[in-house]
Amino acid sequence: MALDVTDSAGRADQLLAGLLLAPGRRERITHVHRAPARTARPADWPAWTPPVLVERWGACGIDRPWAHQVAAAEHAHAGRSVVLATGTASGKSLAYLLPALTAVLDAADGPATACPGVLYLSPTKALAADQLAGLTRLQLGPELRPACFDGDTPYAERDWIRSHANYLLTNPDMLHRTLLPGHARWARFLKNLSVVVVDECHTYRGVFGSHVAQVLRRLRRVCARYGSSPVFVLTSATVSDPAVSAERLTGLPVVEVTDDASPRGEAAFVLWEPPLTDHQGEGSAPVRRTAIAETADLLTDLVLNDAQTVAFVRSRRGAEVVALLTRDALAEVDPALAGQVASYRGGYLPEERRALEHRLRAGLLRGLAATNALELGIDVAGLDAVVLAGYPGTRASMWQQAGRAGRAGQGALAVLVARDDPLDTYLVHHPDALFGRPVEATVLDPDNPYVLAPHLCAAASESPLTERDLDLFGPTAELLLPTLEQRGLLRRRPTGWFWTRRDPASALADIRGTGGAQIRVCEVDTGRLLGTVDGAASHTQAHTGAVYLHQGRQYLVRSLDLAECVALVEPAEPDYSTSAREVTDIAIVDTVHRRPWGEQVEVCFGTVEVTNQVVSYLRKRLVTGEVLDETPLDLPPRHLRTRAVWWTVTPDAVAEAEVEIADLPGAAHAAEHASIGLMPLFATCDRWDIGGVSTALHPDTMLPTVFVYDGHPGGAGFAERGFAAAEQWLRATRDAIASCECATGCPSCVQSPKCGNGNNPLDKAGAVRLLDRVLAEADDIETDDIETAGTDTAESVEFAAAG
Ligand SMILES: Nc1ncnc2c1ncn2[C@@H]1O[C@H](COP(=O)(O)OP(=O)(O)OP(=O)(O)O)[C@@H](O)[C@H]1O
Repeated sequence: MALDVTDSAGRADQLLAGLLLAPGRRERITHVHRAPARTARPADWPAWTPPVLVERWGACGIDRPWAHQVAAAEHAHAGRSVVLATGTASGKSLAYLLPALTAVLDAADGPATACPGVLYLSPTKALAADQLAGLTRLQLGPELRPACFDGDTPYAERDWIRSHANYLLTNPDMLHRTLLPGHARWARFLKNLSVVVVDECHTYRGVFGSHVAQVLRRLRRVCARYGSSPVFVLTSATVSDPAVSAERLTGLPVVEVTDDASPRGEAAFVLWEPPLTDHQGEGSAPVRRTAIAETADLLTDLVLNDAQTVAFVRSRRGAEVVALLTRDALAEVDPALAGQVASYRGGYLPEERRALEHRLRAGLLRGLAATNALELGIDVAGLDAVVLAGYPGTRASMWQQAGRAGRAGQGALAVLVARDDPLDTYLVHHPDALFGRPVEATVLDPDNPYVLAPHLCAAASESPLTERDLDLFGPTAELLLPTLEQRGLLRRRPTGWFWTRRDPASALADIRGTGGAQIRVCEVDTGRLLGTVDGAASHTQAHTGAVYLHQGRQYLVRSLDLAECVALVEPAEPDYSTSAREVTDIAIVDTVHRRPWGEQVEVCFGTVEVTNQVVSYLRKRLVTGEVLDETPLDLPPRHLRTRAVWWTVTPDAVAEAEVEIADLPGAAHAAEHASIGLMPLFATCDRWDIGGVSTALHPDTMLPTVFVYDGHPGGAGFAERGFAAAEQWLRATRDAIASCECATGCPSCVQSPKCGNGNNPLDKAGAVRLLDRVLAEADDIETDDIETAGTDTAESVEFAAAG
């Protein structure tokens, strides 16, 4: 594309011009989106603001609040729960600190036992630590007693926190596992709880969000027991329908504030497509240069250009590799700079992460390759540029990551580097799908019986459940209670439902849905613990033969022992990466909704039983992506009862689409892969959160069928969104396949990185014709046309301790 950036003097354009100096770079840009600068709209401090706060914030350079900060603070001060949905770095912290600290300081002269308390919830420990540092800087004296309470808090400090803290910074996990089950020990704090801050509330989505919604209901119930009724303040830079989402999350009426009055520097957001290479992938398909290699090049150039840059990489492994390649490249030019580049991801020890955050803030690190563990709200000032190695899965996440650059009103550059997959390819060629559109709806289903059942047990163990509590937990609660009684988990007595066991009920709910026990990753010779991997992820990431990376060092997994929950690794220097392959079977348990599209096509939504097995892994050259070989694995199958969307098509329609019977498996398979790739455009999910199966004849439908299912027990709401937006979703799928420049299918359109059948068979042209036929009589779903057929799954719920 024609691009003239040289005559503009802005910082973003200077950096972009620097990137374009290398040959062949200009052609890789598919679009530049520009966000103009915005001037600030300040307001007066509310009359009720304690003078000490005005003075302390003034000392930090904040002379007047911005209008949106005052609007949100006034709502909270008046007792109305509020969600503040304004851009990254728009000062959302001050908006909740103002009413929260006012409540604490106003009561400072009263009795210590009645001092109002603030509960601050953040999805990550790092964000809570960042907030605590900000509170401490305000130096408000002994009236404010803030404390972080998370898994890293030493036991010796916990007693002090319970007895004295009046500003508790914690996370939903601690609330669920420690604070609520042990509420009697926290009675002082809960009785006086006046403000609950739910920071970065858009992160509470899918299964995790549904669990958090129930944890918040349990919190409200316990508070009511102690006589308190806290106001909720929620924040997010990237949530659509803020009030609706916040109401679903808290179960309370919530007002929204969305008019952003903070200043912003000019920003450029560049879409970037790596070139095709001469290498051949599976089935001799062309291979694009990897987003990892391309990102490492951009990070190198930006660091050389004196731009402090964070590269966001989707996988932990990818973050390590980008840091490694960047350091190598810088070492050739300026060895001192190589030492100023690092990687950051979950799974590092807390002290390692804190040290990296500190070096980044202090400007000692010039380049960082990070996973989204760094994404949320950590106040990193002065970032000049952000590179996104692959679309992070949602527009919400994309804006969060891009928003790390250009804080405090500077100009900034963001570059999205497309990975070799259908969604990324579609997006860099359809900028309208990214810019000028609201972020996607937060998918949340607190009524999912798999989610609700363990929280009902937990609530009963916190205080017996009564009829009056049922409203709080929603209509599914009443349906579930008889099942929980039958299973012997709850017992009904005249005064309510009681938890019957001695073990903690909260252990029934794995709120992060991490899929079972953590696997410890240990060095074989020294026994040193390097980190941990989730149980469910261990089959794909820590199988025997996998390449595992930690702090830039590579290891090979020598063995994975699922019974002992340990993977033994040894240091190694392979020049390849590994990717696991899995095969999947699916059976329909219950069809909840059916939607015919004419006579020949039907789209359905319901409950399915999925059997998944990792069967092999591929070795791929690190930088080129070339496939070296495939090695079989012997891992047990995993079973999952979940929700799926599926479509069927009759043999007549297949014939009308001019797809031969012999080509049907390849056409359906290609359509399935691409539709999984495109689903994140419609539901807030990641392609790894969902899976698919396609078959030319499914035993339950007796028709050619393509399924896409939620990869979480009980479902996560993604398949349901796919069903609701089926026409747009399948149309985008069809367009993504048709517009890919390859001849017969490649990773940018119909190949899938985790296909257990080696991406075979795949028929790209057949998929387009099949989808054209499927869509021929499609129309937008009207609720009235949806036939609700099945029963819900309340009776079939199974979870951890129920079996
Ligand atoms: N009214 C104001 N005037 C000037 N600076 C302000 C004002 N309010 C906040 N700031 C500054 O703006 C920066 C960003 O604030 P903060 O981190 O609270 O933003 P945020 O909206 O919470 O960001 P994120 O979306 O990353 O969580 C901070 O350095 C803060 O000191």
